[in-house]
Amino acid sequence: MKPVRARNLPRKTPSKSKSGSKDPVQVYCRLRPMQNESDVSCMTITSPQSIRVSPPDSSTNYRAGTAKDVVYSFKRVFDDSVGQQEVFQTVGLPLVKSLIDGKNGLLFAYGVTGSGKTYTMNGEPRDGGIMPRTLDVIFNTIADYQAKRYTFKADKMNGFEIQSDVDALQERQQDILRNLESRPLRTPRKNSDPDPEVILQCRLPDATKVDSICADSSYAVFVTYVEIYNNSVYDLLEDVPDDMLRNKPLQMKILREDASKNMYVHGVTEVEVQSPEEAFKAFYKGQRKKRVANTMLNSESSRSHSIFSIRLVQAPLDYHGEHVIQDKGSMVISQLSLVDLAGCERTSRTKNSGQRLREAGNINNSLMTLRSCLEILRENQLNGTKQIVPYRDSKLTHLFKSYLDGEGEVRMVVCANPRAEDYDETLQVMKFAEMSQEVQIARPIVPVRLDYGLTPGRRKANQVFRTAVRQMHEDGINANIPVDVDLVYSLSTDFPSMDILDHNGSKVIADLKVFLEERMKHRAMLQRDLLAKQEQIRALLSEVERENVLTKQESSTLHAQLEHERSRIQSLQSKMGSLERQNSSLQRRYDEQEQQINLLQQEKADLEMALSQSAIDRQKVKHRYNAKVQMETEKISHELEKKLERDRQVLRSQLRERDDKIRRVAQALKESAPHSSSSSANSVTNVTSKSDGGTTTQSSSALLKTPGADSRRMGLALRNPRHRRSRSAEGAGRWLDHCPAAPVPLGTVLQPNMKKRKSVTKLTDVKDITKGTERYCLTTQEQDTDGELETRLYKGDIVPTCSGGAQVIFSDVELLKQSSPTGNAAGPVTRKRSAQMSGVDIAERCSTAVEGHGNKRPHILPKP
Ligand SMILES: Nc1ncnc2c1ncn2[C@@H]1O[C@H](COP(=O)(O)OP(=O)(O)OP(=O)(O)O)[C@@H](O)[C@H]1O
Repeated sequence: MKPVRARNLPRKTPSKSKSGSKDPVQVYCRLRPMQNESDVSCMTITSPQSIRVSPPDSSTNYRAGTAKDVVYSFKRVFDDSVGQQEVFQTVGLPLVKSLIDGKNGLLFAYGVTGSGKTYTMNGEPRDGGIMPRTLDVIFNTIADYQAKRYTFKADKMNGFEIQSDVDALQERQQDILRNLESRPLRTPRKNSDPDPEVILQCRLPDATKVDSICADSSYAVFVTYVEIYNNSVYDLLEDVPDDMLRNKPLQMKILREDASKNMYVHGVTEVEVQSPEEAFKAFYKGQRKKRVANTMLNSESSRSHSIFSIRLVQAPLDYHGEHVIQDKGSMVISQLSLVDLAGCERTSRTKNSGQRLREAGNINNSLMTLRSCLEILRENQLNGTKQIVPYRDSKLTHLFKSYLDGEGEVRMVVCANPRAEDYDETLQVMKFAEMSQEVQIARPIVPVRLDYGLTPGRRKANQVFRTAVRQMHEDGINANIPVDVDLVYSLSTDFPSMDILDHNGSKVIADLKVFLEERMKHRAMLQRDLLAKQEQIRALLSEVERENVLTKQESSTLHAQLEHERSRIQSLQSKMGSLERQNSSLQRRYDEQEQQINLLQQEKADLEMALSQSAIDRQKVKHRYNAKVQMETEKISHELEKKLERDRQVLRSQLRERDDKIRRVAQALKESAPHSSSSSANSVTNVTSKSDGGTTTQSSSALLKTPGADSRRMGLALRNPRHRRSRSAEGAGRWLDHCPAAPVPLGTVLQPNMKKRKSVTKLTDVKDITKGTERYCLTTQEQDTDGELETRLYKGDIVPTCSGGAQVIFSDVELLKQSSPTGNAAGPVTRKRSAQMSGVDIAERCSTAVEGHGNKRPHILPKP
């Protein structure tokens, strides 16, 4: 598809200022720092605008005797301490502002070789000069308003065309394909050349931004980089294969004049850049081809004039605020050329020869031409003469003819090395620079932007609208909303072509008439629409006003409610305060009580511990006591048994003696008195018969009488009423008789005497011992070592305890026991009285009783 060519429109094309207002070339002077401490300076800054140059002894003037101090004045003089940022803000930034406003500008650095021109223009990676900062500011400013790549396309005639979106897209795709298919042609890098990637990584961008941007236009930036070497123009951005560049130098370019009488390099490569980095890459690509040489005065001396041009193309957006209006006439193109001139040098100092000498000659020639052009221009302007300005004598002046002779803002930075050795050249430079300030250049034309009757701010409105539609899409709302902005944003379509083709222009007039009638109708329609919209807005406003009144009423009601609520909150807060105080005092009391409880609990725990300790002690004492009692009991019983055994022995021997005596007495009686023997025999017989009959007779009762004088005399104790009851069981109080379930009947005279008693076989109920009983008797029956039945009565006092129980303190052990008068030899236990037992045996056996009395020591009662 062919690019859209703009039709001729009834518009003001940029032309020379009618008023003829001009501005002088603005010249700034910058001193570079001295290299060596031993260097002598020949320059002194006398004010921010003036500098004094004093001739050193070595200078030609001094030798010629014409030496005198000369003071030069400039727009501003920068001393060697002024940094790149300040130089840019003063010199470069106004040119960038003009560029964005659509005005042309030219800045060139001029000075002796090694005076800091390249440093001022390009700077260093971390401290950029005017050129990188210019690019930074441009892109900072147009960042949000950049046109898509290939929207504008250079037409090779120093102009631009606007491509349709489709064409631009197609070119972008082709571009991508080209990049994929072939490796970009790389220009070989010299060892001394810095790596652009490294420089880009370490560079510090300038953050300055210009405000005067038109938000409803799209912008595109194009750069060209050319050098003028030996009075020939070369395109430094031309794509040349590596090997070709080594064998064959760059092609020379010719200068041409476009339709607007602007000079341009024909066929120059103009690169569209969309970021400062892209622009730097292009610059460094060209920089590698730039002719630089090591000379006596500068290790990297520029052997050519280099011109880095930035063209800014801007065009308004359509009524939707989205696409560039496809009208070439609406474009505004502005250009800023940054020129790093080669340094002027005296061959006597540089000691150049051969190629370097030829280069130097060409450099000096072109600079001389620049000087003479400006001088003649100045003279023409001052004296009104019309001398021909020799622009064509040098490519440099020829290229800038459109600035010097046309319009634009021209500025110059004169770089100077203040050391005495440079004095002679510096003086020439200063003279020229000061003279240049008197050259007047036509003020740059303010570009006329076509009035399409479009609403300002439409790009923003469109962006907001699109964002809203996108958001609605995301929210699932059908966002097919037509954008009816025609009536709002546009008066009508473009004007018809006004090229007058016939002699009276009737066709044009007729077309224009139709167009204007249409436009008037359109305007009338717009006015009607406007009125309708005004009505709508009025109605809307009255509605809003009504709502406003209602809202105010509501607001006052809410205010009253709010006040009421506030007072309620205050009273509640005061109540809450008093409650909190009460609460805190209660809390204090509670804490105190809790402390007391803790103390009491502690005391209780101590007491309980003491109690349990004493219980343990009591238990121990009891155990010890019981063990001692047991031991004593065993000891005593052992002793008693031993004694009993001895007594038995004694008794047996006594019995034997007595039996012998009786036998002898009986024998004697038998022999001496048969009556007495028969009565005596009767008496024995009676006893026997009585025993057999089980009844007690009168005669036998005599034998069983209470021991009296007879029985004592005879040593018999058959029945002693004093021994019928155990005296130890006597006493006041009620007894608790704890006896076995089925006791063996004692059948003895020795029975415990318990008048009041309560008998139990098992102690299961504690009340048995705690209620109504004062004394306790435990009866046990077991066999002794001889197999005899042995009845033991353990007696004690019941003592109530503090815990509501009772304890028994044993105080008496009574042992009731029968033993056979014949001893163990008589056979197994025989508790039955033998019928054949004689009265003497009975008396002997019953005379022995064992009793246990107080002090827990049982003892044997002596035979009465
Ligand atoms: N203001 C400055 N501050 C620090 N260094 C500077 C300054 N001006 C120049 N220099 C240094 O001086 C040296 C020469 O500067 P530069 O190459 O810019 O000179 P030039 O005028 O471009 O020379 P030529 O005409 O030979 O190309 C460089 O190393 C540069 O870094």
